[in-house]
Amino acid sequence: MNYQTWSHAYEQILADFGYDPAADERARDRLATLTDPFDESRLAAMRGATVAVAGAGPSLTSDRDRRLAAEADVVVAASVAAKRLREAGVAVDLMVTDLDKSPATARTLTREGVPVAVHAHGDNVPAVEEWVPRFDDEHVLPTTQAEPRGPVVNYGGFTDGDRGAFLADAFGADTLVFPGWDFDDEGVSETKRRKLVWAERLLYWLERRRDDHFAVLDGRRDDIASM
Ligand SMILES: Nc1ncnc2c1ncn2[C@@H]1O[C@H](COP(=O)(O)OP(=O)(O)OP(=O)(O)O)[C@@H](O)[C@H]1O
Ligand SMILES: Nc1nc2c(c(=O)[nH]1)N=C(CO)CN2
Repeated sequence: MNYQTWSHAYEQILADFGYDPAADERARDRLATLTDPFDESRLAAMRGATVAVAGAGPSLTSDRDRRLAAEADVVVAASVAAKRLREAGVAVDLMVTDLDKSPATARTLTREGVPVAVHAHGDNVPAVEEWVPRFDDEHVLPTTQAEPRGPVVNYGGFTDGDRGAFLADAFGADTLVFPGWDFDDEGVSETKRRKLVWAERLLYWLERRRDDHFAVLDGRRDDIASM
């Protein structure tokens, strides 16, 4: 997805959460000083593949969802989902994170040669400055939700999980499956709940753009505000 298309959603997100776009841009520019361009050919395995985009909801511990991840061609794991899947013996091919949680897992992955899409935004610059220099830069894919610049790219998406889905789409994934997604999880904070509402809305947007069918949205579409 190009930035112009993404900005339609981004402007609504900025308005809803009251984020300052200039702060997102400053974060992007800081991340740019800490990273080099990522070799995108390394994600070629996604083309035509079944990609599991794992969320960190409670259902990720279920046999069904673990299997969904283990049986996919490629596993993209959002934040804590990367840690949980590794602990369960499921290999992760790409971690997507804003370093809010599990930054040590992200560091371990880069040091093992597994790519990590590190997202900079207006509210995580201290984490970016603390952790990115400790990663193996060759395996860091720097991302922003603002306009892309230098090595820092934007495939679309807001929360770690839906950014993983937009990324898989950008790299030509054929089928997307969603283990570990629990939109109605009552164990999350109010802010997280609002972020999950956006994640759902963005997945629905992506589904329609791809003319696809994401089973994770079954029974929910009528109640999702369209964009
Ligand atoms: N019930 C759920 N609780 C948490 N995350 C969920 C849930 N369902 C789906 N997800 C997806 O899993 C991702 C990873 O969640 P996690 O709690 O590890 O990360 P986070 O760092 O708080 O995420 P973010 O910074 O994107 O809000 C979320 O970004 C979201 O896209
Ligand atoms: N400015 C800003 N951007 C974000 C934030 C956030 O807290 N602040 N959280 C995100 C996912 O949790 C993604 N993007």
